[in-house]
Order: sequence, then C-alpha cells, then structure tokens
Amino acid sequence: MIFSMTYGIVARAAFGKKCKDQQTYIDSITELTKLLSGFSLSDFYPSIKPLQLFSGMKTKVEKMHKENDKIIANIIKEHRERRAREKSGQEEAEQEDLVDVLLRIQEQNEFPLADKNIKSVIVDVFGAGSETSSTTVEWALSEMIKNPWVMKEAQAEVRRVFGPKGNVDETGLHELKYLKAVIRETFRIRPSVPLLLPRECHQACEINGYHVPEKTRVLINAWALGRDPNYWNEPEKFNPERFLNGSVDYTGTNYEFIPFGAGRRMCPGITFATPNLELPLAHLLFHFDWKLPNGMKGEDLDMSEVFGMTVKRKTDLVLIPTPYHGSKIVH
Ligand code: HEM
Repeated sequence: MIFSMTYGIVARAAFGKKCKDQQTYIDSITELTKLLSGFSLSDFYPSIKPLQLFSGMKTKVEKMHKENDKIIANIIKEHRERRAREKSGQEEAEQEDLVDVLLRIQEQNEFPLADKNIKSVIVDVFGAGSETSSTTVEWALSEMIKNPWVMKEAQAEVRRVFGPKGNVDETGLHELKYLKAVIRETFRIRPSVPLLLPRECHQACEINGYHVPEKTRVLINAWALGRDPNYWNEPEKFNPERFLNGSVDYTGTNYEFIPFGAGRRMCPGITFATPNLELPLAHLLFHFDWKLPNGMKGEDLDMSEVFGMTVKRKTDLVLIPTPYHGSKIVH
C-alpha cells in the first residue's frame, strides 16, 4: 500500500493524470528494481565471466530494460499526440507533467534533447525517487509502531491540523512540526541510501593520516555518521524531539546528517521528496489508528534490514488499520 502511494505520486508528476500506460510502467520498473536488488554471485566475482552467463542475470535485465523502454516510448508518443491535438485546438490544454516539460524543451530546441535523453530522465526520476520514498515511509511507520508515544504525538498533531477539514491536503503540511521531526529522525537512524552514491577520487590526497590514491572508489557511510556518538546523544534511541529545537538539517551542510548526500552530486529530488513523505504519512496517521496483528507488542516488531537498491525492512510490515471517526473519507 505504502509502495503504491509513493509510486503513484511520482507517476502522476511524471506522466500526468490520464496516462493509460502508467500502471504498466510502474509494474515493469518495480520488477526491474526487484531483480537488481537481489543477490547475484557474479557481482562479487565480476572477473569470472561464465558466472554471468549461468546466473542469467544479464539476459533478464536486458530483456526487462527493453520492455521498459517500449513502455516509455509509448508514453512519449501518447504525450506527443495529445500535445498536437491541444495545439490545433481539438482538445483543451492539460496541466503539464514532466514528460510535457521535456517535450516542450525538445520542441523549443534551446539545447539538443533526444528521445533517449527524455527516457533516461524518466528512468532516473523513478529509480531514484520512488523506492527511496516508500522505504522511508515504511521505516517511519515501523518506528512509530515500535515507539507508540511518538505515534500518539504525531497523530494528535495531524488530527489537530486537519481535523476541521476531515481530510489531508498539501495546504497544512507546513504546520506538521512534529511529523517533520519524525521524518528527520527516520532519516538519521534509517537512511534509505546508507552509503550514498560511490565517488572516485580524481587526485591523490591525505585524510586523517591515510593516503588515498588517485582513482580510489570512495564510499561515504551516512548510516554510521547518523549514529556517531560524537555527534548524537543516545544515537540508538528513536527520539524525534532532538530535531524539534535543533538547527541540524539534511540540506548537505551538516555532515553528521546527510541522508540526501552533500556536494555537487547531492540528491536533486530533495524538494519533491519532502512532501512525497509527509503527505502519505499524514494520510495514514489521520484516517486510521494502527496496531500490530495477533496482539503483538511494538517492542516485538522485527526491525531487521535487508540491503538492495535501498535498505528496506527484511520482513513486510503488517498492520491492522481502524478507520478514524473524524475522517470524511468514506471507508
Ligand atoms: C526519501 C527520498 C529520497 C532519498 C533519501 C534520496 C537520497 C539520495 C541520495 C543519498 C543520493 C546520492 C547523493 C550523494 O551521493 O551525494 C541521491 C541521488 C539522486 N536522487 Fe535522490 N533521494 C530521494 C528522493 C528522490 C526523488 C523524489 C528524486 C526525483 C524526483 C530523486 C532523484 C535523485 C537523482 C536523479 C539522484 C542522482 C544525482 C546525481 O548522481 O547527480 N531522489 N538521492
């Protein structure tokens, strides 16, 4: 469910409201993500070429990539045809989505943009923006179940802000100070991209007495920085309060807290990511009360992680919702 909420928001921004291939694309990209997240022996021994053949991984990925490419080509074609109808006055103009913006730039020819570039941008936005967001929402919810006093506080805030409307929308998100602190704390303790993206050192240098040769692949451990006792009080404790009055933020200048990275290659989707987390969480907290099945207690919830494209829960989070009486959505 969480997964389809965050994917749905990204898909709506990328393809607009009426795209008929949207769900086919989501299904195809999630299949590809699953495949790439799995363990492959050939990744560990890349020099042993026959391993790649035996695993069949390369063939599978190539096949899926081709299918994926066909779906995006179709989506681009559909957009082009609709834009032509709009221009000739046959159809009323719709609000632009990401594909429209890219096609407009291509038409204006300000700088060369081929269809393959448009396809790459779409793959990038989905690949980088969907799973990171759904993973974070799932961890935030898990942490709130594990720490029920946090859930209570966050839920009270969301219901105070949106109670008069009986529903959640973007207008009140800026008032959700506590929920924002919950999201920051989730990023600190469970960053979805714990080692950021790899860098290559293009000049030999010395850091803390260690010689780093040119061309070394450098991995930055954002997960360890977020739990470093030199910077954080009781780092293993999930405590959103630490962000309520502090000035530490994830904009890439506080190096102890870099869930979106830092520097030139920092996540460019940060301003899209924030509402894409706040909105689903606010909805889930406003419309439902949540509990674990079979009388299970929060402290019994398994919080093991599994490493893939992002660091996710090892087991699915299974929760029982009870509709909230103040919700004006018909359940
Ligand atoms: C919870 C949400 C997200 C998290 C935690 C996250 C985290 C990250 C991180 C850690 C990086 C690598 C930065 C570095 O190594 O310094 C990254 C890169 C990137 N992110 Fe995000 N991201 C999120 C959402 C998004 C969204 C919504 C989009 C697009 C709409 C996006 C697009 C990208 C792209 C294109 C890159 C590659 C940038 C480059 O290589 O120059 N991300 N993200």
